[in-house]
Amino acid sequence: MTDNTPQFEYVSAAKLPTRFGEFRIHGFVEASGQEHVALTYGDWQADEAVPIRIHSECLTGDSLFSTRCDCGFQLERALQNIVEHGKGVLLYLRQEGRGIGLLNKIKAYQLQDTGMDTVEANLHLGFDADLREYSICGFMLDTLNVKNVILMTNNPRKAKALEDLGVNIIERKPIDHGLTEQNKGYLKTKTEKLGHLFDPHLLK
Ligand SMILES: Nc1nc2c(ncn2[C@@H]2O[C@H](COP(=O)(O)OP(=O)(O)OP(=O)(O)O)[C@@H](O)[C@H]2O)c(=O)[nH]1
Ligand SMILES: [Zn+2]
Repeated sequence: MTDNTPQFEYVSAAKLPTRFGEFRIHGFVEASGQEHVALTYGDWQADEAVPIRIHSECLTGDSLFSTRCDCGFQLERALQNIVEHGKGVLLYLRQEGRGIGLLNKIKAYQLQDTGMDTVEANLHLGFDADLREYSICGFMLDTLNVKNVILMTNNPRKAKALEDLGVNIIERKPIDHGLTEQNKGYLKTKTEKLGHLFDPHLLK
């Protein structure tokens, strides 16, 4: 017997007024039950290059104002950029802690408090450095009629994952916003060990 459950499903959309402007929020779900959202702003033609941000959930940075990482700053800047550009998409993926989950991220933070870096902490807990998976992005962008993108990221793995899904990256825009004294070491590790393209001058 074959399983006919769709891998991904588009559920519903609604208005989402924000501090930056009025977006629409679109709900998606994976067959596993994992939920994700997309925020869209403005309109576009199917062949147009649309600015997008793919953002992995970071409860501490995105919602609790943490300065241990740059997530909250990047999220805010991405939404501002989209509004300034007049159109764009945020894919907000619920893969907290680079895919290890919130409570494991707190364990990883505890290990970082004792001297490990962000990669060493993941490995110490028995996880790969980055467990994220982007396959739903192809479905989300297809649903939202986006084929060509201007991708806001410093992470080449995200760009590669999108290309593998058949999305055309017309341009990559760095989003090196949110450097703090507390996250400098974390960003340096991401640059040295995870291949992030963060401007090295900023990390001196
Ligand atoms: N395991 C782990 N995850 C972390 C840590 N600090 C932040 N994160 C997670 O790292 C992820 C960062 O996601 P993004 O901002 O989308 O992506 P990125 O890989 O930094 O790439 P950019 O697009 O350049 O921002 C989020 O899921 C955070 O929860 C940490 O110390 N350990
Ligand atoms: Zn974060």
